[in-house]
Parts: sequence; structure tokens; C-alpha cells
Amino acid sequence: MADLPVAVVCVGMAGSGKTTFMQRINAHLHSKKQPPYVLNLDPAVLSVPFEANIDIRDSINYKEVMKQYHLGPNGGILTSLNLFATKVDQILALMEKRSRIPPDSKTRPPHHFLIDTPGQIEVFVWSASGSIILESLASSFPTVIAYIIDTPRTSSTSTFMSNMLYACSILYKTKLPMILVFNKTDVQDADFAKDWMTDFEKFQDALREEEAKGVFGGEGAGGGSGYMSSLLNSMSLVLEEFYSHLSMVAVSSTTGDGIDTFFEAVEEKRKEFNRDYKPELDKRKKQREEEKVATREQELTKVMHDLNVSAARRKPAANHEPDVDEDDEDLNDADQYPDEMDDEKSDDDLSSRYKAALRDAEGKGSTGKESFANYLASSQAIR
Ligand SMILES: Nc1nc2c(ncn2[C@@H]2O[C@H](COP(=O)(O)OP(=O)(O)OP(=O)(O)O)[C@@H](O)[C@H]2O)c(=O)[nH]1
Repeated sequence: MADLPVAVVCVGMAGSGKTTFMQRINAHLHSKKQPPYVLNLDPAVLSVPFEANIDIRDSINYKEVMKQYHLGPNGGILTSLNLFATKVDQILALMEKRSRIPPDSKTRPPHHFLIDTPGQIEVFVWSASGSIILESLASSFPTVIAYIIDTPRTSSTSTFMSNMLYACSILYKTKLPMILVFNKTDVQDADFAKDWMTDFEKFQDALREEEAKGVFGGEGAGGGSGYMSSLLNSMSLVLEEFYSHLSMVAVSSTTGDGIDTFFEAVEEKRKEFNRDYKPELDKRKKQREEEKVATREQELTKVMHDLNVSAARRKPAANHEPDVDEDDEDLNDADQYPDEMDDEKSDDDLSSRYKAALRDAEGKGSTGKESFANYLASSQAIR
């Protein structure tokens, strides 16, 4: 796994600077002669300032989706993403093919896959298709989430806390290593964020300062009652453990400051993925496989039970001597009725044939996500 390219998935609130950041890291890798493989998963973006190797817009027309399914902008993005998720196996096949280019070939395999996501963060992070795409990626490549934060808009204790809670929810939803990217540091330094994340006292000082200035409001909404500051206070205590799992980098996508540090953090998270997350993912995959086998066995036992019952019902009839013409005797030949010659063997054969049939019914080598993809495809089609 160590030599596989790492997938960097950029998520962030609308306007946090995801696309500008993608453009910057893409240019940075090109300048290092390590061109990345780029995917754009935002179906609604009008133009992207970088060349995408795979672009959702090439296969899905977002405006047409809105028109055909009578959807608003967010529903349109979600449905486009659902439709795209049905192709996730093809996308992965392309990425895997790219990552296995032989070293003597003219084009070299990429070190990074860069993935831009829709501006409506919840559409990607909280949708079934977003989960399918992320899980599929993580089952094939080390995968890291880069959560882009608009630093100037996060400099008050309450907006900072809101953003951290959101990051926390993404971490627990995706269960993937995460880097907090404090962007736009050319406008606002991100030192305050580092202090607040590492030193609880400093966050408390900032809280007291804001309270004294009346930032939480003097009247109404519980602001002046000290409710807000005590809430933020206890939240920061809760989040202490969460901060320890994160890498934090300060960058400016405009000037390029901090981009080297970002890639150092990516390397660190790649190792973390292989060390901590991969075994957990494998465990979950194995569990799912075992559950599938158990369900199959259960179904098989039920089928066999039903067959035994019906066989038992038929048995008395079998005791009667059949009226057989002399000429028809060869019909009792073992070659003609091998199953009736040996009951035990017949049960085994039947059992294995049912097992095979159940496997076929599920589709050879199919995974849960493929089935879901089929489900999505069919549900889209019948709408
Ligand atoms: N000063 C400064 N502005 C930035 C930086 N990064 C992005 N911006 C500006 O922030 C605005 C939003 O940037 P985008 O890259 O479009 O943000 P986005 O998150 O992709 O936006 P959506 O796709 O709408 O969600 C633009 O005006 C950018 O020029 C930065 O590092 N510094």
C-alpha cells in the first residue's frame, strides 16, 4: 500500500476556497514534476481552473437532471452525484490502471489523486453516494480528507467552534484521516486557531475577551446570560480529544504559502491511514463478508429445510412399486436418475448447487456498493 497514490479529497463550506486550493496544489505538484490525477465531482461548477482527468460534467448534465427530475439546485447536485456513484467501479478501474503504469512507460504513475467536491458540503459528506465514493476510494487507495476553512471567517470563538464541530462530524462520518486546512492566511493569520486547538487556556482568554466586548449580545438569545460562553467553554473541553487526531496547516491558496507543509501533512496522514485506518477498514470489510456468508447459509438452510419437508410429504408415494413396463426398465438406470441413487450425495450436490445459485443471484464478485449502485441506477430510471 505504501507505493499507492494517496487520494486527497477536498471538502469545505461554499466559498472557503476549495477550487482555488485545488488549483494551487495541482500547480505545486506539476512544478515538482509529480503531476497528479485530478477528479472533479462538482456537477454544478461552470468552469474549473485546472485540467481534470475525470470530470463528472463529462458524463452528467446537471441542468438536464434538474429539468428531467423537476429538482432544485441541491436536489440536482445530489441526483447527479447519485448517478455518478453508479459508475464508481469504472472510475476506480481507471484510477487503478493509472496507478499501475509500468515505470518504463513515458507517463509516470501519479503520487496523488486530487478530488474536488461540490460546494454544498452536506450533499457530498452526508449523502449515500458520497459515502459510496469515499468508501470505494478508501478500499483501493490511502485516502485523506482535506477540510478547507475560510480563516478570516473563523476568527471569532463561536464561528471557530461551529467549524470545528462540523469538522468533527465529517471525521466521524467518513472515518478517514483529516487535515484542517486554514486557507486565506494572506488575509488573516491562523496562529490563533493553532493556539486555541493546543492550549485550552488561550481559548478561554479569547472567550472572556469576546464576552467583555459584548460579542455574544447583551440582551436576548441567552447571549448576555453567559450561556453562550459557558456552552463554548464546555465544547472546547469536549473537542480537546478530537483535536489530537487532526493535523492543522495554514495556507494561502493565493500566494502559495504553506503548501509544502500541507504535503508533509498528507504524507503523515498517508502513514496514519495505512497504520490505523486500513486495518479497521479491512476488519469492517471482513465483517460484511462474514455477515453475507452467514445470511447465505441461513437462506440455504431454510431452502434445504423446505425441500426436506416437501420430500417427506412425497415419501409415502415413493414406497409404492411403480408400474413399470419391462421395456421401460432402463429408465431406472443410475445414469438417468443419479440423484435418486444416492440420497446423501444428492443432498450434498443440491446444497452446493443452491450455494452456487445464491452466489450467481448476487452477481459474481459483486460487492455491497455495486448492488447499491444498481439500486441507485434502477431507482433513478423509474422516477
Ligand atoms: N485572499 C484570498 N482569497 C482566496 C483564497 N482562496 C480562495 N480565495 C477567494 O475566495 C473565493 C472563493 O474561492 P473558491 O475557490 O471559488 O471557493 P470554493 O470553496 O471552491 O467555492 P464553491 O465552489 O462556490 O463552494 C474566491 O473569490 C477566491 O478568490 C486565499 O488563499 N486568499
